[in-house]
Amino acid sequence: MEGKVIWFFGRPCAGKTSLANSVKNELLALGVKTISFDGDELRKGINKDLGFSIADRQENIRRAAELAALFARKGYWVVCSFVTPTEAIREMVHQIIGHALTMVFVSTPLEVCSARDTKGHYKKAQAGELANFTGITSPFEEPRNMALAIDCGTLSLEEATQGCMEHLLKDIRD
Ligand SMILES: Nc1ncnc2c1ncn2[C@@H]1O[C@H](COP(=O)(O)OS(=O)(=O)O)[C@@H](OP(=O)(O)O)[C@H]1O
Ligand SMILES: Nc1ncnc2c1ncn2[C@@H]1O[C@H](COP(=O)(O)OP(=O)(O)O)[C@@H](O)[C@H]1O
Repeated sequence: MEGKVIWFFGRPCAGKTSLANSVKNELLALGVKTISFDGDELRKGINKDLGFSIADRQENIRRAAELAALFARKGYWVVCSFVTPTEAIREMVHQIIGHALTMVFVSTPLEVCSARDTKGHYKKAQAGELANFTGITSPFEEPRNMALAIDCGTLSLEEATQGCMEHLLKDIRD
């Protein structure tokens, strides 16, 4: 049976990794064969030759989407978390993965992400010390026509996970 790809995208510090891990754990608990890929993780190995220009982000996401599609064809549910900053890059993800794809926009606003700043990147970018940082010195395009957007600035991790799971399980029933 063909698997699925659930692709979380949003600004740095939006809560993508936390939500992806939580959804992965729910799926595993339901007995679904699940695997996850995260931007930070892939950039340490398979994508370590890439930086943060738009061209490098596009190549980063192309490789990630091809990997995800491959695993989905082998029956896995693949949970992905990447910034995926532009509509053109998101469209490429659709082209590569096709109907197995569910996109989830983690819509936590810039002010909340910037206040979280877990790695100090926002502070550096705002001080002019970090070029090409998403939302400050590199674009983050708000998506149009999102079926599923989850604000992890106002929802708890448990509420956000619940919202995702309801959507995914409804998808399976329909
Ligand atoms: N310049 C710049 N811009 C954006 N992000 C940066 C940058 N430099 C380092 N980082 C860290 O890299 C993580 C995002 O990597 P991604 O592979 O998800 O990005 S992308 O989809 O290719 O745009 C992102 O991690 P998350 O916070 O988990 O999103 C950042 O911590
Ligand atoms: N729903 C939430 N409510 C409150 N804080 C959250 C929530 N989701 C994530 N966080 C916190 O926000 C920070 C960034 O989360 P993370 O999952 O690393 O985001 P991203 O992968 O988008 O950079 C972490 O400190 C995390 O604990």
